[in-house]
Amino acid sequence: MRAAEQRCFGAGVSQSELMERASLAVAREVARLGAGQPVLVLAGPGNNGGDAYGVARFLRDWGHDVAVASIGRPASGAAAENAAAWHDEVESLEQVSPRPVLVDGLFGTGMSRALDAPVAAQLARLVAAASVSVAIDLPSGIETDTGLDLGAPGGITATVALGALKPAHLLGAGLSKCGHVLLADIGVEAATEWRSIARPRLEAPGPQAHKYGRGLVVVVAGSMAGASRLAARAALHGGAGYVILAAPEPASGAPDAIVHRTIDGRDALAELLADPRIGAVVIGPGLGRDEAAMNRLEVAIGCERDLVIDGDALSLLGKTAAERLGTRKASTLLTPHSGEFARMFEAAGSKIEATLAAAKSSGATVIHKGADTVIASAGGKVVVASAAPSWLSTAGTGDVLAGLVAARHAAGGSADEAVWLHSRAARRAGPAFAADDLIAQIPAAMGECL
Ligand SMILES: NC(=O)C1=CN([C@@H]2O[C@H](COP(=O)(O)OP(=O)(O)OC[C@H]3O[C@@H](n4cnc5c(N)ncnc54)[C@H](O)[C@@H]3O)[C@@H](O)[C@H]2O)[C@@H](O)CC1
Ligand SMILES: Nc1ncnc2c1ncn2[C@@H]1O[C@H](COP(=O)(O)OP(=O)(O)O)[C@@H](O)[C@H]1O
Ligand SMILES: [K+]
Repeated sequence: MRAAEQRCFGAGVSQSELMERASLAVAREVARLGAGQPVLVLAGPGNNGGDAYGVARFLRDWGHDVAVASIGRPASGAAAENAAAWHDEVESLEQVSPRPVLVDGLFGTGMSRALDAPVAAQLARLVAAASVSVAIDLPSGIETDTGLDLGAPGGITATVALGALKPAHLLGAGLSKCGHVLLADIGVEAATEWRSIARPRLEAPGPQAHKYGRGLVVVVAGSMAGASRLAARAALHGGAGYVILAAPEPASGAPDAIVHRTIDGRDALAELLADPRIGAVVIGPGLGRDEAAMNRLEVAIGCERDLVIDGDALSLLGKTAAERLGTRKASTLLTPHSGEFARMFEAAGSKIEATLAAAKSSGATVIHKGADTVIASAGGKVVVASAAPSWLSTAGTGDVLAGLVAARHAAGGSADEAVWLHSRAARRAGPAFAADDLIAQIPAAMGECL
């Protein structure tokens, strides 16, 4: 955003013009959401405060009842001009009384340390007492690049992101503390390869489609049969044309469409995985962590097929992941939750930066799961899938994702598609679903993308 802002200045737009656009965009939303009730605008010492004085001015000019309270007055630049242009009273933050509509313009992207405790407490009180609260750019107390909570209040109704979403609108505590995120176009073009997820477009199979062309997925099972069955069933309902469940012991189980193969030993698995028709192999769900599991993982890593690595297989790889996967010629997709991620990679910086670094070091596409799932490719592409239903926090939903990732990949699609479908299926499944119910919703979620 800072670079984009500089380009904007370079093109002849002044700082005060940009701030005026920001103030106007926020004031419009406050007028809309506040519906004529008395407004309290909180203004901080930087440009976020500068925006806030502008918001107060617009609202007052439009006839609203507006009070302003501040901590520290902006010292220079457009923010100071906006503060000077507010001729009415400015109360102190400590002493101001709550009003039904609150505008938080204390701190935005300049948050560099935790809010002082009395400031955080008073802000929380004012937000709690208001019926509508709108944050300018970010709630005060959320770190822009990480979404880390530096003392932000809960219960903000809406956040007006200025110019572009920042990572904190999608990651970490920012996810719940921003409330509804509204994006305001202020004429700043932020050039970035980072995207938030969108509904994918899928194609129904064409008239020439056949089962192998639709995608052949092999799921390598281990000691916990249920997990690999979930992955296999998810692959089938995620659009794969053919699904083989390769298990160490003779197995069966619904649906009958899954082809069961008994694989006992390295050679048998290597032979199965030599089939060039295979579009993706899944290993990890229910694999176990014993010697037999390690043997299977080694065969899978050594094969020339595209590979989805999940669960136990990620833990078996641990810190050797980057080194062992870096030499693979076929594609690798990793689906760690944050615990598995920490076992494999350094978790430095924001979730986006850490995931991107992991993808670059391993050459894999890394799908770093959670309420804020980050998908990064070795080539530098980042997609953030935010606000998945929290009912997903139940055993087996990760196995379902692994199967879905394999199915979409084998069909020539992307990991983004799989993550979107997973989240959408969860939304359709409603509250307190089991992983099995999630699978049942995948076809309908796909139907929304046709
Ligand atoms: N990037 C853009 O394109 C635009 C940005 N604008 C606004 O500018 C904001 C960023 O402004 P600034 O960079 O001035 O930053 P802020 O206004 O967020 O913060 C200002 C100051 O607060 C201090 N500070 C940080 N954490 C603190 C803490 N915990 N306690 C006390 N003081 C603390 C900092 O040292 C900094 O000087 C954006 O969020 C947005 O609201 C808009 O005015 C217009 C366009
Ligand atoms: N609180 C949450 N909110 C949204 N999604 C979640 C939450 N907790 C977990 N998930 C999602 O649920 C899935 C859980 O995967 P994982 O932890 O591997 O489970 P398992 O190994 O039991 O299958 C992931 O897709 C993850 O993103
Ligand atoms: K703010």
